[in-house]
Amino acid sequence: MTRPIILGIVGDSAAGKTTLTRGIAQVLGPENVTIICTDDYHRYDRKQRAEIGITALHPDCNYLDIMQQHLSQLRTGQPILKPVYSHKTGSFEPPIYIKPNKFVIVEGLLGYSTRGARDSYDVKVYLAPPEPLRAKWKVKRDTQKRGYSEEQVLDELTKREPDSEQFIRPQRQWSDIVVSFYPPSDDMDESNGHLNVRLILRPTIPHPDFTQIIYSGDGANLTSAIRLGLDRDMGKPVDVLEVDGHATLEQVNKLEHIICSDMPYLRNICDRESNPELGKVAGTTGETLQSYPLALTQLLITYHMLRATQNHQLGETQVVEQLVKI
Ligand SMILES: Nc1ncnc2c1ncn2[C@@H]1O[C@H](COP(=O)(O)OP(=O)(O)OP(=O)(O)O)[C@@H](O)[C@H]1O
Ligand SMILES: O=C(CO)[C@H](O)[C@H](O)COP(=O)(O)O
Repeated sequence: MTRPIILGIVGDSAAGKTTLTRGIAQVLGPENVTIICTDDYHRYDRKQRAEIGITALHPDCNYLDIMQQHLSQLRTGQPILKPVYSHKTGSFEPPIYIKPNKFVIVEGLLGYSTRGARDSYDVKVYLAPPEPLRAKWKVKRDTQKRGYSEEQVLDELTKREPDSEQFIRPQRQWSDIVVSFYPPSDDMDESNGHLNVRLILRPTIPHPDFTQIIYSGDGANLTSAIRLGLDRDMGKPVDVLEVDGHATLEQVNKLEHIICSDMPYLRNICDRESNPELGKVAGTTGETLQSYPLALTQLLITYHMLRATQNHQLGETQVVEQLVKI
């Protein structure tokens, strides 16, 4: 029996989880995707958190056991009755019935904090923008969308820092891909369309073979707008792929070709003329974001979702073949 393929997107508040989730859902086809935001599993509403003096980042502030139960149910294709937390009002609303589609994207603060939850994902992504950029994004989003003043957001960020350090950032170690959008060093005051991306690729899942870009004759790898290298992340060896916001269409096309060539469904998506939406996505404050680094990130993650689908289907076929033999 087929089951949904589950993608995790974890990171601190305003790290860009919802924005990336929307972009990937667009590529996979919104009708094929169920999106779960784990903020809905908060144990206390905004007023209660303030009274108790606990932040939303603390595991005790969330029903992680129920979140984990729901993840297991979704993984086997079963429906869930999901709680609903409204960021508009800071309180809970009636739960909703959710039946998973072909793909499920689970995005939130503490998605990898328990072993059981981690075991539920097929692909795990962690978002890690530089802290000053995240703070800037959080101030803008929370003042425009969640009814906070700038002062309140900055105060909240300070209060949350110990929990960010203790509970959120360590989850990076469990991810297959760490995504960091960052402003070019000579332009800290970034303009949204021109952020670079640094993709840390762990060998926990097989990535497309990007080594060909080093030998593609684009000039020295270090000075190119697209760079591939080896590094360590949290003590473990990783590949690092960096794409600058000012990379040309020709340079980006080469990378996209590597990602798309062995995935038939992706080939149609990679064709920019028939898919002008690639790399374009609505941020949570209503602005339209479009960038090649974002497009590549969306494509790479989609590639892994489709690969996981293929692997799962192959596994199912093998099980059926074994049963037929018996
Ligand atoms: N790749 C990006 N490029 C430019 N701006 C971005 C990007 N990702 C996010 N942002 C900006 O950051 C804001 C916050 O992002 P988003 O709402 O996606 O974060 P989040 O991780 O889902 O936050 P939370 O967990 O608090 O709900 C967006 O409204 C957008 O303005
Ligand atoms: O860290 C967050 C993730 O979105 C939020 O601040 C948390 O979910 C609480 O929401 P709100 O601030 O709207 O009460």
